[in-house]
Order: sequence, then C-alpha cells, then structure tokens
Amino acid sequence: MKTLADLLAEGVAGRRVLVRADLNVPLDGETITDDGRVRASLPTIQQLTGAGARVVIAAHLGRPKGAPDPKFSLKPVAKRLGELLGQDVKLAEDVTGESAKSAVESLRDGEVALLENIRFDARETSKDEAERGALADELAGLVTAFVSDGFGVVHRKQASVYDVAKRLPHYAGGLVLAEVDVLRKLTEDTERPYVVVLGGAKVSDKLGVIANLLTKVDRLLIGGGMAYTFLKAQGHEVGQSLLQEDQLDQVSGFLTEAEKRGVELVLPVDVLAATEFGPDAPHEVVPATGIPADRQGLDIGPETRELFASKLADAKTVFWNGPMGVFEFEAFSGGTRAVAQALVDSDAFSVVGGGDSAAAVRQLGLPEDGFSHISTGGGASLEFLEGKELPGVLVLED
Ligand SMILES: Nc1ncnc2c1ncn2[C@@H]1O[C@H](COP(=O)(O)OP(=O)(O)O)[C@@H](O)[C@H]1O
Ligand SMILES: O=C(OP(=O)(O)O)[C@H](O)COP(=O)(O)O
Repeated sequence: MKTLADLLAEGVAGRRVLVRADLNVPLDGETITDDGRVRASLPTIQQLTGAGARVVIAAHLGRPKGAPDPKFSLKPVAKRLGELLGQDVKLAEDVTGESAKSAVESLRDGEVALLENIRFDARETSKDEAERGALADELAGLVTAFVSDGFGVVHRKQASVYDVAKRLPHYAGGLVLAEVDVLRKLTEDTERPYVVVLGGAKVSDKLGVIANLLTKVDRLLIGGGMAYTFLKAQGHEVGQSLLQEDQLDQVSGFLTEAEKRGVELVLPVDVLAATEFGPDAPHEVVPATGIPADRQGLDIGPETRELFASKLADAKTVFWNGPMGVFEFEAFSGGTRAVAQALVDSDAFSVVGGGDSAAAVRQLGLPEDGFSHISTGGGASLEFLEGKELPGVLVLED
C-alpha cells in the first residue's frame, strides 16, 4: 500500500491532491460542539500544504438525502479548519460543479479548498457502481492524486472513499494508517477478558457487527439506543424508545448464540424513562423490563451504571462505541459518564471509537489520556474488529 510518505517523496509541489477526510462533526445549529475530527485531519493536510500541494478536500456531514440542504453545509467546518490551519479554506458551493472547479483552479501552492458536503450528490452513496463511478470520474478530473485519510468512513463503499481510489494514484493518509495500527493491537494477542461496549443511535448499522463480535469477545455490554431492540426481543415493553423492529429476529438469534458460546451479554437492568425527547424532559428510573408505553429510555439507570462498571473492572481489553444515553442533554449524560469513568479507572487496553463517543469523553471532561486510544471512527472500528475487510482500505492495496 502506498502512503502519504510515498506521495511526498514523489514531490507534490504545484500538484492538485484530493484528500478524503472525515469532518463529520457534531453541530448545535452552526456551532461545532466538538472539533476532534477536524483536528485529527490536520497533520495530513499540513504535510501536503507544507510541501506545496494544492489540497482539495472531500468530506461529508451527517446524512442529507442526496441533495443540497443548508442544515448539512460544511460552512462551519471550513471556518474551523481555516482557523486551525491558520489560513483561509475556500468552501466550494457545490461538489463537482462550476463553484468546485473554479475553487480548485484558483488554488495556489500550499492552499486548501473544501468541496461542499459530498453527500449533497446522491451518487456518493449510490448502490449502483456506475452512478458512483460517474461522480468519482468528476472528482478525479479535479486532481492528480488521492489521499485517503477519512478513517471514520473507510467502511463505506462510497464514491469519494472507494471508487475515486480506482481512478487516481492513491495513498493512505497518516490518520488511516495510525488508526489501523492501533486497532490491529486489539485483534492480535488480545488480553482477556475482552469486553466490547456498544451503544449509540446507529442501531441498524451496528447490530450487523454483533454476530462476528460474539466469536471474539468474552463480554458484550449493550446500552444506549442499541439496548431496546434487545429488551424487546426478550419480550419486554420498550415504549417509545429507539427500536429496530425489523431486526428483532436477528437480535433474538444473538441472545441464543451468546448463551451457546458462553459470551456474557449484559443488558441494562434499569433506564431513565422520559416523557419526550428533550433536555428538560420529565423522567424517572424504571426497571428495564417495564418501560411505560408512553415513555422512552434516554439513558441507562444507576443500577446499570454500577453493573457495567463492575463488568469493566477486571477487563484487560476494552473497545467502546456509542454513548449510553443522550449525553448531549445533561440530565441523560450520567450513564455515558459512568462507563467513561470506569474505563479511565481500569488498567485495560482501552479504545473509544466514534464521532459522538469521542466527543462525549471530551465534553464530559474526562481525561483523554485515561484511554489508550480515542479513535475517530465508530462503525469503521467495529467493522475492523469484527474482521471485515474495509472497502476504503482494501482499495488502497490495489
Ligand atoms: N437511548 C437513546 N435514545 C436515543 N438516542 C440515543 C440514546 N442513547 C444514545 N443516543 C444517541 O446516540 C448518538 C450517537 O450514536 P452513534 O452515532 O451510533 O455513536 P458514535 O458517533 O460514537 O459512533 C448520540 O447523539 C446520542 O444522543
Ligand atoms: O460518524 C461517522 O461514523 P460513526 O458514528 O460510526 O463514528 C462517520 O462520519 C461515518 O458516517 P456514516 O455512518 O453516516 O457513514
């Protein structure tokens, strides 16, 4: 696999280079609430600009529906990136249209342009290879080399991650290399007990990794929005909580499989059940086996926090993805704080992954050096750990 170092050795002065970065940051309106992913993208960009490259960045924000939507504009990201780089970052108003072309053409050596949210173009996430290919052709037409540095998105077979690499000389960026390096440590000579903690809201995506994880871990702790599909599969009422109704059968299968394999699958025993989704929603602690029909679980309860902490106390290796509750609201941040604190207190090799999980650790004021590694990718890390080939990494090996 060629790397950024190889590209720099070839010489990039005056060359237009496309960098796929993961700049998918949490926003409150137009305010970035955690700029960790922007910061993590800096070294690769700076090495390129420092060597005189004309850097064109492709990135996504959230999940717009394949058309421009001001709510998902990268404008705040361009501003923050510019502040951190100490130089202006020109934001194109489109992905590969007239604005993008003129932004790229006007770049001078060492300058940076950011294309507007790549997911404003429906072809980016299309299942149809020809459609993705057409967008990748347009991206490739803007530059002469491609650096893949968006680790958080390498599990996606998308035009700016996968297809574009097939059309240009391609190089792995420093962030992708560093992340894969650390995660490999989790899979090789794993010290046991090996515990994986799963939560968050991307339930459908992340349920998919469990079948393979069950063959690797000793314990699986499930909280956050993930937990309710498990509780429902056990026959409990989950009220208005996040639920993946169409995956109930699959989840029942995980429960049986875990038992068969002797994997301890630990679910919440109590939750904070709220009357609505909001920072000031009235709520109370209820048993996880009896969430009232008109309530939704927005955090794990105090007994569960203790239970999870006890299951982490003797762990030697831990991977955690997905907040235990809606940590963005103070009232529902206690579960996430408790799990984070348990990791800080343990001497396990501990990795936290995911945009929101990493943001939670920082926002809740936990020491970053209390973890062995804070990864920028949640889904990407999980797919790596389950042993799946990541399309965005595999394509760099060709
Ligand atoms: N019980 C819950 N109900 C609804 N949303 C939840 C719940 N628990 C956690 N979340 C939300 O999950 C989101 C993060 O999920 P996800 O994107 O899967 O994590 P990451 O970005 O770390 O991979 C957060 O915005 C958080 O508010
Ligand atoms: O936030 C991300 O992933 P994560 O929440 O699993 O860490 C990445 O930017 C990928 O986004 P996606 O899950 O919408 O493809």
